[in-house]
Amino acid sequence: MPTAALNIPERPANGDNGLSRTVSNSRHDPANSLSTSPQLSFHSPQASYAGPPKVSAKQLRPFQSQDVKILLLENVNLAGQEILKKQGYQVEALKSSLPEDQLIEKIQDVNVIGIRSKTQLSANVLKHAKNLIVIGCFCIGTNQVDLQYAAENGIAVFNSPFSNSRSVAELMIGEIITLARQMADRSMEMHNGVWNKVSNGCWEVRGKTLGIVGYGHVGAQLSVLAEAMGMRVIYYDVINLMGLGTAQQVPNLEALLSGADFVTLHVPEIEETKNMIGEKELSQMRNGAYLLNASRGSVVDIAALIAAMKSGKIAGAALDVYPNEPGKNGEHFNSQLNAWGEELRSLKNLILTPHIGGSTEEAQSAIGVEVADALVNYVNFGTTTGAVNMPEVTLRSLTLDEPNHVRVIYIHRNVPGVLRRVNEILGDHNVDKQMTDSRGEVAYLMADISNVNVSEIKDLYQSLEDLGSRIRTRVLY
Ligand SMILES: NC(=O)C1=CN([C@@H]2O[C@H](COP(=O)(O)OP(=O)(O)OC[C@H]3O[C@@H](n4cnc5c(N)ncnc54)[C@H](O)[C@@H]3O)[C@@H](O)[C@H]2O)C=CC1
Ligand SMILES: O=C(O)CCC(=O)C(=O)O
Repeated sequence: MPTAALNIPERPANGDNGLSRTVSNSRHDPANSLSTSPQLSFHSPQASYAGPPKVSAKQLRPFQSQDVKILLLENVNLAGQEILKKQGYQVEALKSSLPEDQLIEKIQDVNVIGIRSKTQLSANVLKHAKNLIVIGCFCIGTNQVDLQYAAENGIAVFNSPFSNSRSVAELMIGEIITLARQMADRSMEMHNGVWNKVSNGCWEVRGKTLGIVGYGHVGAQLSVLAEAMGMRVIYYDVINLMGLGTAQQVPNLEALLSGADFVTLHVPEIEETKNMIGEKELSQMRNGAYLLNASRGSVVDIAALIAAMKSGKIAGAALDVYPNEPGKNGEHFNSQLNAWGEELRSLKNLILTPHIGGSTEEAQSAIGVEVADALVNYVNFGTTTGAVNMPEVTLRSLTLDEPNHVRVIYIHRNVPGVLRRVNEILGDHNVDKQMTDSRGEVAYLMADISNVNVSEIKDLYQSLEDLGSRIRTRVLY
């Protein structure tokens, strides 16, 4: 498919390639949506966006849908893959992430890429992605993508903001008890044939204080579960948030560290959270306290944690995330990957998990559906609702009764005078509806215009492309 096929209209002159008139129903079956049985597929509660337009909506496509090339990395869930395949897109799904050189090679060809937390979509990678219009992060974190570069180059980014939050919170609960009872060590000893019945340094969690750093989707879920087990909950967050149940916000990190028996980290990876827990912060924690990190590897200075555990200051820790993580299953987690790898592995009462906080059947299928739906909505209709790096813009769907309508999407630099110039171009037609919004340097305009002949579409597209402010133009019909 030529580069511009997602932008330049290529349908036959009679406008009837069969694709633009069919309405695909890619939504999952709502009949199963409330099941909690592990035997049945689980679907998360409705996300805030509406999902693909329903039956009366006209399917907008300026391209043969089988020409849309999608690369999915890191074992994206089958539920998501199916939604994309049902659209007729060409989907290549790989189980692992790719090293940078292979990623650069592959990304040149694709219109859509789906990743999880491992794949790094840096500016250096994205500058090779000449055909890419949208990125789907099939996870919560979007720190692995250069969001600014993507926006400035007209590439929308979507994620799933909360579909795995519960899974992370449940893992934390399991780990809190496991640490308090030194269960991982006892289990390891038994696997090695050693009977070691001890109560020394083993505790109930009832009445202990859990300190949550970052009281967002994960932190708040965890708060409720911890209180149900009789724990007292305090939390620290950069914004003022109402505590659930009887949880109490504390004014600063030090107050949290000195007031908690268990400290658990649920902040995003940003500049301010880099090495947020280092030597100083560990020394502020209670003697014999526990540390859990399922946020990002960069949040904890692991060398400092090793020292604090060796000294006995920290009685146990659980780590799910690391500064450098292997690219695929079966790869080694050793000192070649992270300098302290072997030393870390030798510590007692330390739970090490391979970034599985969100890895449950329920979470992965819900994320698969949610992100795939957002990608379909963006590719076919230009809807940016839920995008993390673009203004959120949507228009009601065109209907089958509106045959000569086209939808114009114009992503442009947010500078004065653009709307006037765009509307001079669109003004030769009837602008039925229009919405525009900006986010920083980038603005997104969507307009539905009527009485457009197929033969005029190319000129319309070209006139918008010729404007100096243009980042990307798409015309859907
Ligand atoms: N281990 C895993 O598999 C998973 C890891 N995660 C990680 O967990 C992180 C948190 O997830 P959510 O709770 O869904 O995010 P969220 O965005 O709902 O909550 C994050 C909270 O951290 C707060 N925060 C930001 N900077 C802070 C700072 N410097 N100090 C204190 N609080 C700060 C925010 O105000 C917000 O309330 C994600 O960004 C992701 O990196 C998320 C899901 C799965
Ligand atoms: O499951 C994954 O690949 C990533 C989970 C995660 O860290 C996230 O959702 O941010």
